[in-house]
Amino acid sequence: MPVELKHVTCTYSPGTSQEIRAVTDLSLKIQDGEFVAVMGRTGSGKSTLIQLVAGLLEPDSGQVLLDGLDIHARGYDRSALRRRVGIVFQYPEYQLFEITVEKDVAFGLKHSGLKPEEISLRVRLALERMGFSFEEIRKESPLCLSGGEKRRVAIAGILAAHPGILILDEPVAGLDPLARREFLQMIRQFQEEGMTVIMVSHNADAVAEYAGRVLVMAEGRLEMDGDTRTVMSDLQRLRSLHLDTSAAGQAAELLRQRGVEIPDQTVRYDELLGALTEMMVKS
Ligand SMILES: Nc1ncnc2c1ncn2[C@@H]1O[C@H](COP(=O)(O)OP(=O)(O)OP(=O)(O)O)[C@@H](O)[C@H]1O
Repeated sequence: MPVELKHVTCTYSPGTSQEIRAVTDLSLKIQDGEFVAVMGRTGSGKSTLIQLVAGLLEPDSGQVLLDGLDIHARGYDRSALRRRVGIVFQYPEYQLFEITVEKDVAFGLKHSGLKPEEISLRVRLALERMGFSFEEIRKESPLCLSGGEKRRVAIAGILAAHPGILILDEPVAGLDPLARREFLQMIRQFQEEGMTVIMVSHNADAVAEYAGRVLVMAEGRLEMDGDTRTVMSDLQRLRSLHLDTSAAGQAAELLRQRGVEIPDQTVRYDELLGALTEMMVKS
C-alpha cells in the first residue's frame, strides 16, 4: 500500500490559545498509479492533508504509512521518504532562485550522493519531460521566463529526484487555458507511466477531466471519497459544500431539466458530446 493514513488527527499550535484542529480522524488509502484530486473549500484541510502525506507535518495521533511503514516511527529512513514523494507547492515559480535553469533544477540533487554525470542526465531529462529543449533553456535565468515556463522548471526540479508520488497544490492556478491543458496532459502522462499523482484543485473541470478519484475535505474531515464520475456528478452535495461543479456536469443537469435524456454521471465534455451525438444519430 503506497500511501495510507490511519485515524490521523493534526492540530496547529496545540495547547495554545491559537490551537486549530486542521484534520480530524482521517483514514484513507491511495494505491500506486492513482490520480487523486483533493477538493474542499478554503480552510478545509487540503494543504494539511498533503503535507501529512509528504511527511512535512506530524500527526498528533494516528499513523501515516508509506509502503506499509510508519514514516514517523523511530528508525524510519527519512531520506527514502524524500526520494519517494515530491511535493510542489502553490506558485512554485516563486521558489526559483539559482542563476540558471540548469542549476535550479539540479539544486534538489546537490546532496543526493549521485555522481555529477547522473545529475546532469536527470536534469536534462526532467527539463525535456516538461517540454523544454535542454540546450535552449539550460543557461537561461529562471527569472526571465514566463509564468507557465517558470512553473514547468520548478516541477522539473521535483521530477529530477524521480519521485514515485507527485503531490501538487493548485498546480494550474493562474495559468491560461492553453498552458493549463498542456500542463495537465503532462501530469496525466506521468500517471499513465506509473506515477501516483495527488492534486489539490478548486478547478472542477480539471478534476473531472483528469482525476480518477476525488477526495472532498470539509472541516478537516473526509466528506466524500469516490471515483470521479460518482463524486463530480453529485452536484447537490458539492454545492452544499460550496464547491464548484464541472461545466459539462452543469450543462448535463440543465439539459435533463429540459427533458433531454443525458446519462447520469456525465461530468466531462467528451461524455456530454458523445451523449448528444448519439441522440442526434438515433433521431
Ligand atoms: N501553519 C498554520 N498555523 C496555524 N493554522 C494553520 C496553519 N496552516 C493551516 N492552518 C489552519 O488549519 C486549517 C486548515 O488549513 P489548510 O491550509 O490545510 O486548508 P486548505 O483546505 O488547504 O485551505 P486553502 O484552500 O485556503 O489552501 C485552517 O483553519 C487554517 O487556518
